[in-house]
Amino acid sequence: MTETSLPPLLLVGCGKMGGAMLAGWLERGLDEAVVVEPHAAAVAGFAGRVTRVPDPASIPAGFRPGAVVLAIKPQEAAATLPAFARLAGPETVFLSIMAGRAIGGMRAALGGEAAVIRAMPNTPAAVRQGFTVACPGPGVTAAQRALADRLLGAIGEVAWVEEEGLIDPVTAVSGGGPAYVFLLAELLEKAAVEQGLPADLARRMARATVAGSGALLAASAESSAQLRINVTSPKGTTERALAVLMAPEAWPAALSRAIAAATERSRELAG
Ligand SMILES: NC(=O)C1=CN([C@@H]2O[C@H](COP(=O)(O)OP(=O)(O)OC[C@H]3O[C@@H](n4cnc5c(N)ncnc54)[C@H](O)[C@@H]3O)[C@@H](O)[C@H]2O)C=CC1
Ligand SMILES: O=C(O)[C@@H]1CCC=N1
Repeated sequence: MTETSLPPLLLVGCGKMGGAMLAGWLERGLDEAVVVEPHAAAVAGFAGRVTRVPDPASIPAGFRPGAVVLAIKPQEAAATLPAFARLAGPETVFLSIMAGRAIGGMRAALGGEAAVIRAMPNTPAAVRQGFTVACPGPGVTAAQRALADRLLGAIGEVAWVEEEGLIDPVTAVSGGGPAYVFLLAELLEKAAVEQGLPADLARRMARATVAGSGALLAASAESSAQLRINVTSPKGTTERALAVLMAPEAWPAALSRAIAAATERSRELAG
């Protein structure tokens, strides 16, 4: 394995997020993956490129993954994790993307000594434009951390925190963030139709406006506030719209409440 190649992976759960990461890793040249996924349909899009097994007992004997990516629902962790304890060892790091599941509980379920990294990615990983924040658990070696960094870096940007509690607000902001942006596209489309635009034009406009603004944000050195100001002509149309959206009780308060609620839910999921 070279410095930049990806290690053999075991993906546990190939749903929306596990599938998005797998798509990004395959695009980046991952050449060996076993996927534990009870629903064959979830892996249909990756046929011929990965090996699917329905349960941990069916993992090919001798398969030694560099990383085991835990992408099942948090509520399934307690029942599912103990079957993977036999894979724990210096050659293997567990990378959990489950919202709320704490490192201590996962280590206990994996036999007590497993190297566990808790990470929070987001679905733009499917097009290798994700953002993941990761936190290493006790006993994670520099090599295991470097391997996780390489894996996560293959599907977007990566940041590391040493304090596990920070993953809860990260989950609220960047983990769920794409949903808020997609909601904006939905609402923009609906409002366009309300103003008399044809439905297909409204849909194209809303998608292209959100996608184009994201691309400009990514490419620009200017702050997001300055990019907003650049659109807002004095006494013009945008100013009228922003007076509605930026009223203290409107978007500023709603988004603060939304992020606080999601952060709290992430803490609750820790059990
Ligand atoms: N959807 C998202 O945008 C994000 C999700 N996450 C986390 O990723 C995890 C998965 O979320 P989603 O992909 O949205 O859910 P999902 O429901 O789409 O995927 C879960 C998958 O796990 C499979 N599964 C169920 N039991 C299993 C078992 N015992 N062994 C192996 N596979 C099993 C299911 O068939 C399903 O395909 C959750 O813990 C969530 O908190 C994290 C960041 C973002
Ligand atoms: O909604 C959830 O619980 C997961 C975590 C962040 C995005 N999806």
